[in-house]
Amino acid sequence: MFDLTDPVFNPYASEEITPPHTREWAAKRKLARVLHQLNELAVTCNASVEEIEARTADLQVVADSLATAPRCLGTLAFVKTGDHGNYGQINHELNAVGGHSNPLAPGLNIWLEGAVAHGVARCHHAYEGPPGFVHGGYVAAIFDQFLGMAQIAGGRPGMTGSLSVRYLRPTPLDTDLTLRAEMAETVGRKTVMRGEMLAGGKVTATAEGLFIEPQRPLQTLAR
Ligand SMILES: CCCCCCCCCCCCCCCC(=O)SCCNC(=O)CCNC(=O)[C@H](O)C(C)(C)COP(=O)(O)OP(=O)(O)OC[C@H]1O[C@@H](n2cnc3c(N)ncnc32)[C@H](O)[C@@H]1OP(=O)(O)O
Repeated sequence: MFDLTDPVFNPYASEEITPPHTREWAAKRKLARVLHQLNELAVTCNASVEEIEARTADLQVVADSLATAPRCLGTLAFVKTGDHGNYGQINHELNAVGGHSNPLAPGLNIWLEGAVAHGVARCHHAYEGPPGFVHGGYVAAIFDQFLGMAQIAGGRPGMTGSLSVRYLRPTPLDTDLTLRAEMAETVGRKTVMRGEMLAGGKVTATAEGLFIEPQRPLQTLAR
């Protein structure tokens, strides 16, 4: 069972973003921040073609250099080395939606207070769908991750079986989005979570997710 009160195992115990637990993750968070900024600049900058070509060549040198280093393909590969932390810590860094060391992650901070999950997300212009607003697929991805973490408090964490999002009004870019979720129902291996997303105090979307504990418990991933 996950010990949700253990800040070492559970990096989601506090509203504060848990600091990186090693120098490696501190360095990777810095790398991710630069790349996250570059993602935004790639879709917003209006520099000259010459400037863009020159900077792209610079970046290619950096990418080619990093590509020569050893690699771990996926969170479990990092867990297995024994040198990078436990699964909870590594997921906290690498997760596709909320990972602090993942430049693709829009920026989602989650904390759990008992059975209630809280969160703050913020999407820059690389996540644009309708003009000026967040792409609906990213709204769904944020809910998937957010409800998925919230259901851990139920003690039988599962994978998303289904996710339904109701888009009530467009979700703005570059705005703090607050999230809240609670368990609605749990029957055997199935847990239903419900949550909402707000911008400026107004609900922009609600979601319901069904999470199913697989035959082989997810907890075994953490060991
Ligand atoms: C604290 C720090 C620690 C960190 C540590 C974190 C650890 C963990 C956190 C996880 C946080 C995840 C946050 C991201 C969430 C994703 O993004 S997960 C990725 C997206 N989801 C997937 O890829 C899931 C793919 N599907 C599967 O693997 C399997 O179909 C499932 C969902 C595990 C179910 O497989 P199964 O266990 O073999 O299920 P099965 O026995 O056939 O059915 C069980 C029951 O569920 C029903 N069911 C099965 N599938 C479905 C479905 N899709 N829809 C509706 N009902 C279904 C069945 O009808 C059955 O119902 P009953 O007959 O019991 O009434």
